[in-house]
Amino acid sequence: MGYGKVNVLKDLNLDIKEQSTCAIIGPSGCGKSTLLYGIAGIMQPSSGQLLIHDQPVKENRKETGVILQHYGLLPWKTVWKNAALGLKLRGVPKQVIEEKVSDVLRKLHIYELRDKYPVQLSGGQRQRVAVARVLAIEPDLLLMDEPFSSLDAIARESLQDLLLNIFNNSKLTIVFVTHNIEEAVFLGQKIVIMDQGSKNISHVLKNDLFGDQTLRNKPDFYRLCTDVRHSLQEKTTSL
Ligand SMILES: Nc1ncnc2c1ncn2[C@@H]1O[C@H](COP(=O)(O)OP(=O)(O)OP(=O)(O)O)[C@@H](O)[C@H]1O
Repeated sequence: MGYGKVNVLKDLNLDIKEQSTCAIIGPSGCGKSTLLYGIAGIMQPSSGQLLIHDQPVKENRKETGVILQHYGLLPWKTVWKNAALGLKLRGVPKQVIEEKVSDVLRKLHIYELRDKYPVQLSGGQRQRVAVARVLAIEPDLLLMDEPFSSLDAIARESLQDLLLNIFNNSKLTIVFVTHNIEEAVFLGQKIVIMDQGSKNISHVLKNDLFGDQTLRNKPDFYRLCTDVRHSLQEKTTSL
């Protein structure tokens, strides 16, 4: 998969289990977003196949929810209207939209912000609106490209907690790209480490610690972070 004649990913083989989470981490420019675009159906592989439920991925798969790097909120629409957008585009009846949007805004603790515009919100609140918009469509697959990268450490951890909570309470598969090792270890049941040189995956770690809301307070968490760091450094220093 790549751009024009330039291949960014080559001979890549990855299996993601339904109702699991998968973190994709690697150096800048190694092709993490490209892989996510492929899973979203935004880009097509030049050879090989990308399958969801054994079907080739299509761009308009309506059960896939995508949050790209800059949230994609419409500045001229309120929180409510932004959150309702995905449902509206799918032609969902007004009454159902009312119910689903209220429900998801409450779940994400932003119901009281429903009449505000994106410019009036903090980064963390904006990100919650982006998450609300995607969750409102009840996706079976949630794809996120560096979802919390612009947030400070506290807001980031609070959204990570929220996402873990959402995952634990819904039948959802989550695949996300991150630069942050702690985020990959806290939220990734599978941690995929990509490498620029080979245009491929260098390591896949199974995260047995996944799912524990108190994980950040435990030494094992930092041990796994160190393992991920070593795997990343191994490739960088061998270049
Ligand atoms: N539209 C494009 N046209 C041509 N090349 C592109 C395009 N988008 C990305 N690339 C190239 O493809 C490679 C992979 O890009 P990609 O955005 O997937 O990397 P990434 O790992 O997500 O990077 P980052 O961590 O910096 O976001 C890079 O070398 C990049 O320059």
